[in-house]
Amino acid sequence: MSGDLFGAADYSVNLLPSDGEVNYHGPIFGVDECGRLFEKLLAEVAWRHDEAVMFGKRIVTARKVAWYGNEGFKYTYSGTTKEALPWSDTLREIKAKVETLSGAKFNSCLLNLYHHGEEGMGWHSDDEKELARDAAIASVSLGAARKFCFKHKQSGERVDVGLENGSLLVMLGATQRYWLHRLPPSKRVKGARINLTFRLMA
Ligand SMILES: O=C(O)CCC(=O)C(=O)O
Ligand SMILES: [Fe+2]
Repeated sequence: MSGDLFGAADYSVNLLPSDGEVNYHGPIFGVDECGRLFEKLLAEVAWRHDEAVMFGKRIVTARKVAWYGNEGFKYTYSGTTKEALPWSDTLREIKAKVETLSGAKFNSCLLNLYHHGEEGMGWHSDDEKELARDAAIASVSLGAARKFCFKHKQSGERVDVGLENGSLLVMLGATQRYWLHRLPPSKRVKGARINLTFRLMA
């Protein structure tokens, strides 16, 4: 549970049975607010196609990404290095709300733009060496609702959750060490989705 006795209603439950904690808070922004934030981010963010090295080959993803942070943090994953851009007012506003609700502090944010349901993200955990060990990662979703999946690295146990427009999901503690996650592609989802993952660089 997060939130305080006298604050706005905010409930969350741990979705994982063991070896970590994933709290789904549901929508934290109203529908109109979601539309406003989606349009602002779509227009303002420095979206770029992502590059990754897979099996020794450089590939360019259909999904677009952007990386923001407190300082010019360098972040290396999948064989490419990115330097953080300074926060915009829109990102600061979202970050402040996420910090209040999660009770955690963040110094960087990776944004993903999925143009439609057929763009997704494969199994991975966010355990790069630049990230503070076991720090919270807060994921905000805007736009089309999508399914999000967890899989335990040893047992293969699966947990799925639907990520609604305007929702907040927080991954805590040992989650990245024991669980993989992915955003599966879906032919049924036609709309675009923006995802923001707030992180703490060590
Ligand atoms: O789009 C999502 O919900 C997941 C993004 C993700 O896992 C990541 O950026 O590491
Ligand atoms: Fe991730």
